[in-house]
Amino acid sequence: MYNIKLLNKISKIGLDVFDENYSYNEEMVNEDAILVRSASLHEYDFGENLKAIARAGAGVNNIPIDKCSEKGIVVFNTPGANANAVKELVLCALFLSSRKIIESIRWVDTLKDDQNVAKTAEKGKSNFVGPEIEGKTLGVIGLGAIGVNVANAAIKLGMKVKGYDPYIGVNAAWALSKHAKHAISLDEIYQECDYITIHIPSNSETKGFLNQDAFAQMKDGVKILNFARGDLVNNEDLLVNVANGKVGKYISDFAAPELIGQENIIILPHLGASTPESEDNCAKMAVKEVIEYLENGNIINSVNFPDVNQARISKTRLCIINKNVPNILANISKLFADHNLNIENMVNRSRGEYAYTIIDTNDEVRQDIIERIESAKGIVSVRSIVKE
Ligand SMILES: NC(=O)C1=CN([C@@H]2O[C@H](COP(=O)(O)OP(=O)(O)OC[C@H]3O[C@@H](n4cnc5c(N)ncnc54)[C@H](O)[C@@H]3O)[C@@H](O)[C@H]2O)C=CC1
Ligand SMILES: O=C(O)CCC(=O)C(=O)O
Repeated sequence: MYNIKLLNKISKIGLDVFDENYSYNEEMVNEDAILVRSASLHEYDFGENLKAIARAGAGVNNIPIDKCSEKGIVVFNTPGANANAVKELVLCALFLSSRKIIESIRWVDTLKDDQNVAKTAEKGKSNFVGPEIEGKTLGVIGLGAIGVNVANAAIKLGMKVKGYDPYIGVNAAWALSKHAKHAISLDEIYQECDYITIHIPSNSETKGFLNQDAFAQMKDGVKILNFARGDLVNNEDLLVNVANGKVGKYISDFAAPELIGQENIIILPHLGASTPESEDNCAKMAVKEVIEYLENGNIINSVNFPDVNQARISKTRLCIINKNVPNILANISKLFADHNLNIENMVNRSRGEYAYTIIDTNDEVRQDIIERIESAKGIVSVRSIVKE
């Protein structure tokens, strides 16, 4: 029986993927795995039994990744599972940033008691003129699952698109429309785009990514969309540039006290992934990742350990998390040989400071041998999964 702790509302369609071997709720203790959306785990007390955390979504800045790696906790996310939902809201934001839709709705609402409302509305509409997006240039910073979707959709709407991503993945590069232009520097995005949308992760290198230096280079009246994370933008610098008209409109999915109630700033309550389709997709993918890891030790879509996905070919599988240092495999193999244990299959992959090893054997691996591996230098954790 596996215990799963739920730290946010996770879609039932996803949870239904768990069979009778799984028990899950929000009060679970001694959990084998955690399913989480945006709840912060930075102050969370990780129990000894915790093996995996699955983020039903893309961004993992709510999870202390380094601490998890040190403890041998594998962290998963669900790449692309909510990208369409975010793309649709970004497209909505593009229109909101261009046409004075919200301002005009607010104004019409004030006309409730006007007996000549139709006439008054017609008369006042000239205050709410806003440009079309067709033919304008959109800069997309970050060409991952969401950025590529946004870029392709904007091209279909008749926009010119410039994309910037020095680390673009192969799949994203294949998926990106051939009509998107490759910006070789951020300067090109800042200086040439009428609209800029940012789709990169929040981490120590990207905090305050859009700051005074960036705003200073942008076109007057540029529209900026941020559906990635609030801290990618330096709000102090932003407010100065909204006040002086350099930034014509800022639309973000992330609330901050200083941004609320400001003219030309529209804040949504982190709604990007809040569609039934996206919530189901993310939850299903996260649950499948957890099941595959707990039952078979296979790692798919981890953000802190290498992906390793091996078919089960034997009764016993040892899953070993170790530091990425020399001699670990040699020592384990020697221990197996010393105890006359035959290795059917062995895979070792590394990622940064850590590595993951799967050993399949049809022999019984006694507890004392597991403990000897566990106590060896460089070993973080050892788990034996026996298939009946
Ligand atoms: N508003 C919402 O509800 C949601 C927000 N997000 C946010 O959007 C972000 C992006 O999501 P996905 O596209 O799914 O992630 P992704 O991992 O598919 O794409 C991120 C892209 O950013 C690029 N990148 C990283 N650092 C960069 C830099 N310094 N300059 C330019 N490009 C850089 C990467 O190469 C990658 O292609 C997430 O990290 C998350 O914070 C994601 C889903 C929902
Ligand atoms: O789960 C959510 O609603 C937030 C989604 C998100 O921000 C992400 O996937 O990075």
